[in-house]
Amino acid sequence: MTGTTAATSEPGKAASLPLWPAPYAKGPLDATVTVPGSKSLTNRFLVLAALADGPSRLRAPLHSRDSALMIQALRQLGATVTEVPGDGDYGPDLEITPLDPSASSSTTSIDCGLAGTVMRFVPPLAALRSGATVFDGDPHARNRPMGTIIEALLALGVPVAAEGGRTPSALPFTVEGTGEVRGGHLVIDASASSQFVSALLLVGARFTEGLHLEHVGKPVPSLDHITMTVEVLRSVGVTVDDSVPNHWRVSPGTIKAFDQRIEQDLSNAGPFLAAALATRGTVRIPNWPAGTTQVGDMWRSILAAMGATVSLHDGTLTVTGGASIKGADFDETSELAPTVAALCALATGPSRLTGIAHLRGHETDRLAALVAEINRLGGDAEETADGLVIRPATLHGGVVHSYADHRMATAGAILGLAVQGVQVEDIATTSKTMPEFPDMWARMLETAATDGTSN
Ligand SMILES: O=C(O)C1=C[C@@H](OP(=O)(O)O)[C@@H](O)[C@H](O)C1
Ligand SMILES: C=C(OP(=O)(O)O)C(=O)O
Repeated sequence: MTGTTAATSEPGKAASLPLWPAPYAKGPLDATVTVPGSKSLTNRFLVLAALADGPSRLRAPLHSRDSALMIQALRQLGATVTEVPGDGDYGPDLEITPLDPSASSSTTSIDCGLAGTVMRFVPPLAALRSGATVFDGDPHARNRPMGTIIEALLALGVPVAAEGGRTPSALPFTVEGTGEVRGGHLVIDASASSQFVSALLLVGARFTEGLHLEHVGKPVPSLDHITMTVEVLRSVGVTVDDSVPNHWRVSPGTIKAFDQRIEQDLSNAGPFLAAALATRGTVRIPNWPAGTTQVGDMWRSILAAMGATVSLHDGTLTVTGGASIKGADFDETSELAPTVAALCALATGPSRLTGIAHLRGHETDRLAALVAEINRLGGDAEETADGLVIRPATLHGGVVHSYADHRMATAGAILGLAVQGVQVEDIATTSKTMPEFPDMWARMLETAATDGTSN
C-alpha cells in the first residue's frame, strides 16, 4: 500500500525535490496500456460500503495515496477494510465491513492529504457518528475550498468548529458528530466544486428525512462527476431524483451491500493516450468501458479534435496520432485540463480552454501553474478569467515544477516526449492517483520505434 507522505512543490520553496528526466521518444510509440482503477469510483464505493447494510467487496480498486487516505479515514470512523487477493493488475481487492454509527467513539484525527474526495466526502460521514472528528491535510489542502461543506453541516445542525470555537472556512476543523442527521431541504453554493454536491448526496439516504439538495449560484463545475455519484447511488439501491436542474432529492433508506468491479481510471488513461499524439504513434487501452460516467470518456472526442484517429472496437480504444497536433477549443474539460493543456502546448495552432475557472482550487492553482510551466519551456500560454489560451511556440528543455499535483507531473512527462531535456520535479507526486506512473511510462517508451522520426 502506498504511503501517505507528500512533498510540497512550489518553485523556489522546496528546491531539493528530485528531478526526473522525462523520457524523450525517439520514434512513434506502439503500446498497449492498462490503467489502475478509477479514483472517483473507488472512493465513492468505499464511502458507500462504510454505510451499507452488510459487508461489501471492491474488485480491482485503485491503490494510491488518495484511496489509502480514504481507507484510513473509514477505519478511523469504525469501518473494517481488509485487502483480499483479487484478479486486478494493480493490487488486491478490498472487503469492507460497515461502520456502526450508533457506537460512540473517542475523538479521532483524519488526514485528508490533498485528496478532495476525502476532505469533502468524509466530514458528512463523520456527522453520522457520535463523537468528534478532526480534519486536516497537506499544507496546500488548507487553501482548497471547503466553506460550502462546513456551512452545509452547520445548516443541518451538525456543529463544526475551528480552534478557539471559531466557525472555520477551510481546513483544519472539527465535526462534532451527533449520531443522527435529520436532513431535509438544504441550499448550497457548489460553484467551487462538484464534490460538495457529491459529498452530501453520498450520505443523504442515511439522513432521517433523506435530502433535498438545491444549488444556488454560478454553475456547478464537473457535472459528469455528479452524474457518476447519482448512478453509483442508484446501483446500490438508493432512490435519487435529479430530474430538475440544480436539485437532487435522495430518499431516506438502506444502502445495499455490494460486490463491485471498479473501472480503470479513464482520466489517468489520458497521459498515455496523449503520448500517441505527442509521438505520432499508437496507444491502445483494452477494457475501455462501453458505457461510463467517467469524464475521461471525453478523450475520444478531445483527441479526435486534435487530429488523432480514434476507434473503439471490441472494448479496446486505439488512438493514433496525426502528422501534427491540431489546436482546438474545449469547454469544461474538468480534471482532464492539465493533460489537454500539455497537448495544446505541442500543437501547431492556437487553443482555448474555457469553463475551468474552478481549477484554481484544485491540487494547486492549475491555471497559474500550467501557464508558468508551459512558458518556462518557451511556450505561449495565458490565463483568462475562466481558462487558458495556448498558442503555438517552439519549446525547449527545462524543469517542469509539479506543485505536489499529479496532473502537473504527468503534463510534464507528455511535454518531455516531444521536447528534449525536460525534467519533471517530484514525479513521485503521481502517487496521489497512480503510483505506478513512472514504471508504466518507461514500459510504454520501450515500444518507441527507433527507425522513424517522431519529432
Ligand atoms: O468527485 C470526484 O471524484 C471529482 C470531482 C471533480 O472535482 P471538482 O468539481 O472540484 O472539479 C474532479 O475534478 C476531481 O478530480 C474528482
Ligand atoms: C482535482 C483532482 O483531485 P481531487 O479529488 O483532489 O479534487 C484531480 O484528481 O484532478
